[in-house]
Amino acid sequence: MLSRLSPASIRRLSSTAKCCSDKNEPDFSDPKTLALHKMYRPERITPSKRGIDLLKSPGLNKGMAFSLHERQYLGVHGLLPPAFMTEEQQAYRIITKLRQQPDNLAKYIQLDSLQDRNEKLYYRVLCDNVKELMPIVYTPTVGQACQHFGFIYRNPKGLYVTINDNSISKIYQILANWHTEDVRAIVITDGERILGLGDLGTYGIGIPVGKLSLYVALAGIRPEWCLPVILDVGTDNTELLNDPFYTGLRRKRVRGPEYDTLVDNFMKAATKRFGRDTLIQFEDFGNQNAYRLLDRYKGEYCMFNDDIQGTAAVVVAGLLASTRVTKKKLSQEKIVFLGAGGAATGVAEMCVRQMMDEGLTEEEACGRIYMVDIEGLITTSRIKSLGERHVKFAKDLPDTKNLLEVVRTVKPGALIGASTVAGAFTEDIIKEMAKNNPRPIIFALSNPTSKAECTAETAYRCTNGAVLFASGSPFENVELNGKLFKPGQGNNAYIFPGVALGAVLFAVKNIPDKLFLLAARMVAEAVSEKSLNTYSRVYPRLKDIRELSVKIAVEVGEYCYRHDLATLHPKPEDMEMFIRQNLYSVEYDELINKTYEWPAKDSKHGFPVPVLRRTSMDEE
Ligand SMILES: NC(=O)C1=CN([C@@H]2O[C@H](COP(=O)(O)OP(=O)(O)OC[C@H]3O[C@@H](n4cnc5c(N)ncnc54)[C@H](OP(=O)(O)O)[C@@H]3O)[C@@H](O)[C@H]2O)C=CC1
Ligand SMILES: CC(=O)C(=O)O
Ligand SMILES: [Mg+2]
Repeated sequence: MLSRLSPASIRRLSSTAKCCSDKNEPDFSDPKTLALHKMYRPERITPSKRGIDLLKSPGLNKGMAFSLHERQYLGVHGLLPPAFMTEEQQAYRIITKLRQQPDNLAKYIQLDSLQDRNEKLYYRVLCDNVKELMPIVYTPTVGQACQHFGFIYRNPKGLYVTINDNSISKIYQILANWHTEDVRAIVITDGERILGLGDLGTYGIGIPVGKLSLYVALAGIRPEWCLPVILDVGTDNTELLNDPFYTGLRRKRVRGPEYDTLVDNFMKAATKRFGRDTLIQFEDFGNQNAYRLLDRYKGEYCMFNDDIQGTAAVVVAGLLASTRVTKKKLSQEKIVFLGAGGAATGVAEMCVRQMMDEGLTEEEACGRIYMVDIEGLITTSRIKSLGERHVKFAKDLPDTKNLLEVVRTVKPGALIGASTVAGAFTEDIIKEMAKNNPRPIIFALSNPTSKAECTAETAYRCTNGAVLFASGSPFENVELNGKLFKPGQGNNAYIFPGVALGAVLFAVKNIPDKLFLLAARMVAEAVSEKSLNTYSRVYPRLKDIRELSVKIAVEVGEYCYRHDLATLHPKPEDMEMFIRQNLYSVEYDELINKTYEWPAKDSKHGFPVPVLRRTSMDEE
């Protein structure tokens, strides 16, 4: 266990201990105590920063919410306007200003600079307005922000590791330059497939930043534990190579052994620096690397590929919820996928697992799944050119690139798009789906909105409201024949925050595929009857994700303890309470006058809980 902590963490933990009361002080020579302390240390004790440095520290700054006592004690008195504001007032001021912005990109920029200035307030505003602001910090606006990144870049929010840094020691040094030592979750991309927008090189850094904002807002993971990383191996996007504001290396993408060594070196350096249990989420890697890297690392590291596994889980969740309306099991449906990349293949494979759990053989389950890629339907005549993952889905049918023809021949109950081809689900195709099914299932998963295979409005109109529709990016509600439809957002954001919360809190060794299937079932169960029957929405409300994440994290923890994958010991007696006690709070911390009182080791929940106690210096 001790080896999971970096030398820096151990040093810091020991020094934290010294500045605290020595009453009941834990025995840091015991590795388990040390690990528990890592988990339970108080968020902040009196900060080392003062004055203007404090105001420029986003993790500590409260702006005009600093009390008079804090202002005086921390050397910011006179540096701020003399009035005081509560956090609520500040949040109101921010959201009011945001709503006055002329467009979504302007809102993104305003929120981005708030995050640079005052992290708590940023998350407060985001958590209070999840439905309104998720489309800004996440898809679709984050895609637009990545495309314009050269113009809107202000402050670094993550680390850049380039192909020129290709050794463990150089990468370790870069990681050591990051301002926090206790990193527990990394989201990494190489920028090759940013949403459905293609190769955006280092402009893709917006994606790890956005995903990690959702770690905090949707799962309560502490922001100081989160690190966004971009691997810069060049870009094949000639427009970017000619863009005077491009922020990355001006060279074609490196591929092959040199690329693989960089990723290997990163994995080794990151786990050496931050601990073996550091979670590493792979995001928006290109088709030729996504599965390959997942297969290589999933048994060895605490990692997952969100586009493959997170997407698989959220789509299976939507399909399972839909079965409550169609009254058919998933194993009774035929499913056509447009797109056969990481996302579609991940979903197809998880559908097979679910169908097998429902009693089909693998062959029977694969037989119910039809995949269409850029070359058309995956058929037996193409077997020689297919990757091993696709062979099992090849059908003995005539070759065709015509999706309408595929839908006419197969008569699927579900049509799922992860192709990046906007409008590929034409009105004819949607009507054909409605002809064959009383309640057709149509998921247009491609992001951002401009890449969706069809709009919500087209789907409802062409099926006369019968469709069970979901999309990767949000669509407005649709009113048809006096009925209100609320399309669900079939996005991996229902899955990755909860899985990540469980992985970091229980310090898991690796994340088996089965966990994603369990998460899918939990999301499906969380869809209310009202959602399904009144609004035809096959996902829970976005504002329910935070609660869902806690439940998913409990499941992750229970599974990992059962399979000896959790390294936090002893196992907390009350898993849910343990998780809730470790959630990030969007309320400002008191920055002064806290001393640390060590609790009795045999406290009620089987682990020490820090108690923050006021001192005589407190103002009332
Ligand atoms: N809603 C969500 O939660 C998620 C949505 N997505 C979205 O899904 C999309 C795809 O992602 P991902 O699978 O990772 O990307 P990939 O690049 O791995 O796959 C894209 C797939 O689409 C196929 N394709 C491209 N053009 C056509 C066409 N004209 N006709 C048929 N098929 C075509 C490609 O075919 P070929 O293999 O022959 O090149 C490939 O199989 C993106 O827009 C992404 O944003 C991804 C993850 C999560
Ligand atoms: C949602 C997501 O992960 C994607 O579109 O890539
Ligand atoms: Mg993605």
